[in-house]
Amino acid sequence: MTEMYGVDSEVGTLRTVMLHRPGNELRRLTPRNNDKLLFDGIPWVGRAQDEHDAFAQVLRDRGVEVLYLHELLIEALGDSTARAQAVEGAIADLRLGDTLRDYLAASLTSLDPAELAEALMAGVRNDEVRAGGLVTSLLAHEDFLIDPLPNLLFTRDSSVWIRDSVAVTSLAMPARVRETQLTELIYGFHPRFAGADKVYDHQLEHVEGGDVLALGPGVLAVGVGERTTPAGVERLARRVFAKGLAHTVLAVPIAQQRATMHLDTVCTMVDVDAVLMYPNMAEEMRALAVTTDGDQLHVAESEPFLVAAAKALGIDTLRRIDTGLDPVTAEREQWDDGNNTLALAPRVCIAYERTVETNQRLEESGVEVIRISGSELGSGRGGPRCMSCPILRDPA
Ligand SMILES: NC(=[NH2+])NCCC[C@H](N)C(=O)O
Repeated sequence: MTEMYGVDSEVGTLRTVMLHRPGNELRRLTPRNNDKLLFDGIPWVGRAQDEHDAFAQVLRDRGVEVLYLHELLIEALGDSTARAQAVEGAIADLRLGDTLRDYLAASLTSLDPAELAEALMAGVRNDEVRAGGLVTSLLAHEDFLIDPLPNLLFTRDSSVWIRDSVAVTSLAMPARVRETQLTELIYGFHPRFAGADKVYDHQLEHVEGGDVLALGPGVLAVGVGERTTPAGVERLARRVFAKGLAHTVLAVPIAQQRATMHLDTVCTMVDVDAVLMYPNMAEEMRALAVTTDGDQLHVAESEPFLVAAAKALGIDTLRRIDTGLDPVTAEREQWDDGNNTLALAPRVCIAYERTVETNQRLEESGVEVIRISGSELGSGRGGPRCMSCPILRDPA
């Protein structure tokens, strides 16, 4: 049987990827809620969709199968147990109270899979229901009873494949917590993933996919900071070791800032032995190598990241390519996701066109750069890597 899923590096030829085409959930963003919903601006939705379609087309043109999260979700919701689980998850919020919860349970249960998927993604606003009762009267018109999920766009974060097992992640920010209820439904109920092994779930300690880099077979680097907690990386290490999915997990502390919320905002792989890095942080980046004897976890002394990574991979050095040229350009291009490239194969990657200097540097280092426009997509602070969840890659 040909393989349907499996990812053991960042750079092996990409075969299948899951994307999410931005939809009505983005139309929920206003200047009053965008900060809470983790967007730095109010995107022009139609243009964001055009940009996203162009991104998907680049992938298809290179022979990559593109799966859409919303289509997988609708198909998964064809199962009645999945629908019941979806409704239960959506109305669990303690802000609702019994009257509203009962009302929403009944109305969501009456929806068909496509309508239910839409409610789960775009949310439900107080003025869109006629529930009656105390809570709905006291809430503002524009309050959400079910929050919209504009960050679904960043499919990298809500699940990650580690070899042939899938980790449904556990997102730290309140605005994103419910996303993994949806990926849990997809991997739990979609026939395509029926045989897939699950290595993590959304009720465990926080781990976000943007922090998880498969540096090479058996070696994961996991950013620890705003999103993946120390306890999260420890739990993930235990789980991947128990299943024999990795022999080393490098825990990489990263600065707690908006611009560097995930490890993939400061470093991504572009070849089996080359990494694109944010120079303003590269020198100070260190890693703790975690291994196991089959029973206990062993944690090594902290070392410079590139040294620890090369050791774990069993190679002499990891080549470093820097974002930008001078510190200011680097800072600007890092903010614009210059680091957040998606490798389609060794030395071939997709990047935003606006990160001009970084793209030039990649080309000078022998990496082919396929440029896409992201003026609207970028307002959510995520680039090509964040917007993609690789499901199948060839061994690098
Ligand atoms: N893997 C990533 N770098 N994802 C970027 C996620 C951006 C999103 N707005 C957030 O703040 O969560």
